[in-house]
Amino acid sequence: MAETAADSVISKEKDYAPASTSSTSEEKVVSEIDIQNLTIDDSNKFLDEDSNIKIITSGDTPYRSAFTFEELNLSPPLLKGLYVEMKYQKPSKIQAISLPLILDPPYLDLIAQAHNGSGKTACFTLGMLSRVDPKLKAPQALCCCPTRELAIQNSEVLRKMGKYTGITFECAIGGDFTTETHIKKRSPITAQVVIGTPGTIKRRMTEKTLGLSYLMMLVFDEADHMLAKEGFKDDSLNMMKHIGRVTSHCQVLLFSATFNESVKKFAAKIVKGNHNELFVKKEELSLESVIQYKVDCPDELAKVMVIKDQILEFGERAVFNLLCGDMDEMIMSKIETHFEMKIAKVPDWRNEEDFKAAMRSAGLL
Ligand SMILES: Nc1ncnc2c1ncn2[C@@H]1O[C@H](COP(=O)(O)OP(=O)(O)OP(=O)(O)O)[C@@H](O)[C@H]1O
Repeated sequence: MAETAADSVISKEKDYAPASTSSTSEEKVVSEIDIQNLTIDDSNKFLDEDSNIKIITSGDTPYRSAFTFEELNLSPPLLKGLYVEMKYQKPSKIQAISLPLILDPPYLDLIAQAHNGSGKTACFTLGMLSRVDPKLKAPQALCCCPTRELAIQNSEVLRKMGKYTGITFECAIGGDFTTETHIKKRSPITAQVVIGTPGTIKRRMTEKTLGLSYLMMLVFDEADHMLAKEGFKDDSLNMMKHIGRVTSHCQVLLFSATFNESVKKFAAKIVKGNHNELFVKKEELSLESVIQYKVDCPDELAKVMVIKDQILEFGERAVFNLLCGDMDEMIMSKIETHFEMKIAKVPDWRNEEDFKAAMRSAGLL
């Protein structure tokens, strides 16, 4: 989420309410979109005037929305994971639109943009869990994330959602700072879903310890970072090249909250010609289960206080990486003393050595 030092947006989960219920928060602006009435025009491109959801389907994609998870033909163990572990009742709007595009043959590539908190993670996690064959003990789905934190977070969602499916996963993030995410560097990955960061995934591909023969789905989360020149464009292309050499049947899913024009053009180039696209205007498709508040914070200290008092107050287990490259040392130490918390200062948080050193110095590693 793009944030300035002065703004902080807090998302807080509440019990999921069906999409048709009205907003419970004054701050929340949810415009109701009647997906059922969306129609497809001759050119397979349509934009609902009110909703600003733009869906471009390829010629052979019949457009449909799923209003229940049952309509998606998910396996009973997967449905159990959704209802019992995730406590979801029905697909969010982005899920209702994108899941049929992902799960229906001929499994076309998809570029999907929807804002943070709209339920994108569940879209591709469900996609991976649904398409993987639990009997085939080999990597079948790969999810690339720009940061370790995101890879760990996505693995946790997959673990919970897939709890009853028996589908195995591995978090390939390099390093070994937690036992859960430890990678056996030399032994081939046998997990059916692999979620990781570009450096490690690329290394595993080059080492040939990540088999690609059965790969049927490649997901780029935060695809804008994954494809940006100043992000992981080269790594992403390299990974796609590796995969392209082994299989031509790998469905590519690009999910992001933002796509700037050049990344969007590049994304359209790297997916196969016949693909689907889904773009949602920023304010649309809010999940009813997430309330967003915007809090004006005059300075860094105020921001931390908001996090401490407003978020930790809810008693949720949360890990904060304060990416405070510019934060004044004195303010940092004041915050540490005042709140009895450890802050890791990471000069370049994508750099493994910097990250480890900062974690070590904060006593977190
Ligand atoms: N169908 C659903 N019913 C209820 N809650 C849901 C549903 N789908 C997702 N959620 C919950 O809503 C929250 C936001 O979902 P998710 O993380 O998938 O959104 P996102 O678009 O990936 O956000 P971000 O871009 O910030 O990662 C999560 O707590 C998730 O568990």
